[in-house]
Amino acid sequence: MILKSLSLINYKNFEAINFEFDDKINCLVGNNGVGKTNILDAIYHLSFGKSYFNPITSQNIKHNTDFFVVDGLYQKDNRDEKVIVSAKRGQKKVIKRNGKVYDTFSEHIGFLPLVIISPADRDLITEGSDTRRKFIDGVISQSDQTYLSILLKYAKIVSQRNALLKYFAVNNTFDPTQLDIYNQQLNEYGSSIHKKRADFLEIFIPIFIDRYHAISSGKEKVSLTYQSKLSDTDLLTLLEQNLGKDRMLQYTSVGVHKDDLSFEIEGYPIKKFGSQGQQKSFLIALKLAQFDFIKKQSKVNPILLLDDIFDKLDEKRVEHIIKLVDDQIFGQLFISDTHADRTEGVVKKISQSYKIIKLDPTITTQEE
Ligand SMILES: Nc1ncnc2c1ncn2[C@@H]1O[C@H](COP(=O)(O)OP(=O)(O)OP(=O)(O)O)[C@@H](O)[C@H]1O
Repeated sequence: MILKSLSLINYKNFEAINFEFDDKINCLVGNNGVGKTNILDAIYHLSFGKSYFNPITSQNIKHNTDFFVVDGLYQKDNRDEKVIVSAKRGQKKVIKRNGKVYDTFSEHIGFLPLVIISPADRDLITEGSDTRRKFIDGVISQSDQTYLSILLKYAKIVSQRNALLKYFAVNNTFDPTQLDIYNQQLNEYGSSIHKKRADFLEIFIPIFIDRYHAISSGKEKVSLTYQSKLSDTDLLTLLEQNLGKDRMLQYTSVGVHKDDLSFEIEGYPIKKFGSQGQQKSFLIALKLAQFDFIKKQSKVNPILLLDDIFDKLDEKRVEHIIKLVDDQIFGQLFISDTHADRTEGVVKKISQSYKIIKLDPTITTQEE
């Protein structure tokens, strides 16, 4: 699968701009703030219908304008596929494929497989469990069409159950039969989500460990484990056990919406005990394992976006990654860096074609 061209209208700092891409390696180079990451994010938008960096749609529209359009032309299975994401202030975002509007975004997820490696990934280590749940959910939904809709149904029941708990508390009343309907539904969807996450991690963890050792020079032992109360007890029992607590808190305190992943090095949390380099290797290994997994499941070579590539990797590791393109492990690659020479120095060493796209503030406001 290849992104052949991209055009942006009023997307972040770009007013109107077109890009033609190389089938293999595309290097976006230019000074800080010129819009390199915004271009990668536009490509991310085409795959996921949202920004990787800023979930608030209106903030992705260029200041003082009313709408944005991100338009990509792909070649997939020898067919041209035109995907357009557009948003107008105050209205719902629209995704179209070959002129047809999708009824739901989840139908589109997985159609254009993509993996992004960015400095923002550090949130996976530093932030709360929701960031790590989003990561695994994102990977699974790219290869399992039903997963996202089950997750959405589960989330809806949790919020309905929370509203009921609040109602009971405010009105000083209680009706276990009403709660029981929600418990049954949560149990059904929650068990399915738990199983899909556990099955996914069983395949994913060994790939991750292999990737970590391939990119890090150290021999340290790293681990990634799934933490879910549902691994030991079914959700119905857990909901019953936590009923008193939930009534007091007025929300559902147990379920797959509380699952987490623990990241450890030599048995200790990497957040506290991993060096900067070990943390970066850990994150890259996670993303490369994501790439391997999606490629295997979808049988399509995902697009790989490497944002600010030298932030995470020294030149030797960048070479290691770029070489994977040479070995046909990767398909199309988009790299952003501030230094044209440094990037070109690495990519010209391999036998694949590449394109250096130089950005400067003047081309953000004109047709190329
Ligand atoms: N909604 C918006 N409207 C206009 N400009 C925006 C909007 N959102 C972001 N920008 C601008 O986009 C620019 C940042 O672009 P981006 O993050 O892509 O830069 P970059 O080239 O990747 O920089 P760096 O090398 O520092 O990572 C900033 O100048 C910012 O003000």
